[in-house]
Amino acid sequence: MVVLQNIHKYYEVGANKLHVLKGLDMTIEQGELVSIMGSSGSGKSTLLNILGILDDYDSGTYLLNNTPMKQLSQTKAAYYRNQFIGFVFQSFNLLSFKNAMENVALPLYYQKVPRKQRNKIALEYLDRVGLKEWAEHSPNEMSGGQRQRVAIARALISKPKVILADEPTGALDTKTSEEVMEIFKEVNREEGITVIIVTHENDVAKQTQRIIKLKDGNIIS
Ligand SMILES: Nc1ncnc2c1ncn2[C@@H]1O[C@H](COP(=O)(O)OP(=O)(O)OP(=O)(O)O)[C@@H](O)[C@H]1O
Repeated sequence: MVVLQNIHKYYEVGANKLHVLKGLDMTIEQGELVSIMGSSGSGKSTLLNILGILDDYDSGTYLLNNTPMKQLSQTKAAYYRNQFIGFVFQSFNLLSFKNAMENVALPLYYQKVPRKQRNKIALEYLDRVGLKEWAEHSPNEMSGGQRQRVAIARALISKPKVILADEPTGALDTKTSEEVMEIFKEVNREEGITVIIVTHENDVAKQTQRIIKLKDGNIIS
């Protein structure tokens, strides 16, 4: 599903080039639940941005579902993102002026699905994460764990093959983190969605099938 071969990534910093990913190799099969760990600055966000086709890389190969993701036009990149990837962020990234159902329905709004139909589907996904009764509530009225579940429902509504989660439990207490991890495990187990979680929390990583450890732009284990 996700294959990285000899990936190099540099950032231009003034007149200098910062070598951030140094020949990274990684394969993640469809249906895996993995975590990516590493100290601050080891390149986790850089890697996640490449995996999410939000940023390009300088050399190497990234195959997503057997298709190379190098030098795509904006349109093509958006197409592959919508087709394959769901994003979940530490800060939830929900719109406070829209209720939970409308937040979940947002990807379908961009796909021009009519309002009635997209709201009906959004309710099904809210139900999937145990929040059907909260459909009419603003994210402002919800707990951190509930907000993250809304964000997961929003990621699921486009039927992604892969979910990329950047510190999804970073803003949550232990108990709420566990609830959120349960949802990830469930969608992974029941729907075969590949889940890739960047985390610095051992308790979170331990619940995944495989921990990928990054150090100085390379995988060390
Ligand atoms: N847009 C950028 N321009 C220049 N340098 C960058 C840019 N983004 C990241 N870097 C540098 O690249 C290196 C890797 O950063 P990255 O954010 O990928 O690490 P990280 O493992 O996600 O760290 P953290 O856990 O702190 O988020 C760091 O030295 C960082 O300063």
